[in-house]
Amino acid sequence: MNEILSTSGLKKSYKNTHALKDLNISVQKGQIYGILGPNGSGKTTTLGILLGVIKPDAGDFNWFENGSLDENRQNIGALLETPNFYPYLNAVDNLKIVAEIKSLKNISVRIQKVLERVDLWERRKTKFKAFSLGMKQRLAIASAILADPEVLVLDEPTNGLDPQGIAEIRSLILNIAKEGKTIIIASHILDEIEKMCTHVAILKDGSLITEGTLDELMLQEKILKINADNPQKLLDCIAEITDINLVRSEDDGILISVNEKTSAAQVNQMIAEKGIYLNALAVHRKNLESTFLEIINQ
Ligand SMILES: Nc1ncnc2c1ncn2[C@@H]1O[C@H](COP(=O)(O)OP(=O)(O)OP(=O)(O)O)[C@@H](O)[C@H]1O
Repeated sequence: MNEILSTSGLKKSYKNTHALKDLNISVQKGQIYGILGPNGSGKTTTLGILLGVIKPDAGDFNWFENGSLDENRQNIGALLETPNFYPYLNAVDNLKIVAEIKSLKNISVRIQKVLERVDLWERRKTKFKAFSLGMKQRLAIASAILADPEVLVLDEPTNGLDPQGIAEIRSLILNIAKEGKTIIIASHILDEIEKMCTHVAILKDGSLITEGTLDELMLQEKILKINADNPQKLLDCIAEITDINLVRSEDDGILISVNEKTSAAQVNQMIAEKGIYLNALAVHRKNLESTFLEIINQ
């Protein structure tokens, strides 16, 4: 079994808002699948539907190639929002309640294992209310993996955390993925998705704009930074060359995009043929942010 999740034509509206319009995605085993989109693009609605909390108006979804959610529930760990643990209970006692709700066996062994996993075993006797936000989030992940699910679904897992907390959650997620688990993670933080995910779906206004591996999304074109003694003349010249697109002007040069197969030497030649000689030309690594901004501005 390789397909962990597929959706087909998922739709959801709230009065006049089309939160989700015809969503089709597919997640394979072992992927860290990022659902990326600006605020209001439909990420939480998508996860809510996949976890059975929100009912879609139309469409279907299929977990583990065997259908409806209920029979698969134990195999999906979820973190949808900052969880409500009991403030006056410690980490172990909070997880005992979760284990009982989920009718799990070998509770003590499981709890020790997950608390060690999220680096909270030393703090197991600390009351939840005394935890930092990062520790609370780690306890939530411990709770989500308590039943040892095949898939972990996370909605904005680093929201509100400081840089150290973000780094801890990121390395925890990457380590869980290394154990062969599949992770689906919604975020509006590009850097987050870029550092963690193997695959990305970009949503805008409830529609899937693009889906693919990080490399596929980032390497469709190459970004170069160029300059000349007269930047204005260079800008005019670029406007005349159809194979070169202007990305933006910066203080120290002009960012252009060209087809991935176009070499820097070819770019130099195209511009020289117009009588302009470059005094700088460097490949500017494209990151997900530039891809994302280009895609959502289309
Ligand atoms: N219960 C609701 N009632 C009315 N409108 C809603 C409701 N839930 C979501 N929406 C609207 O549906 C759209 C998609 O919302 P959703 O929360 O899924 O987006 P999101 O990408 O998760 O955004 P964010 O990053 O802000 O959480 C938004 O326009 C939102 O205002």
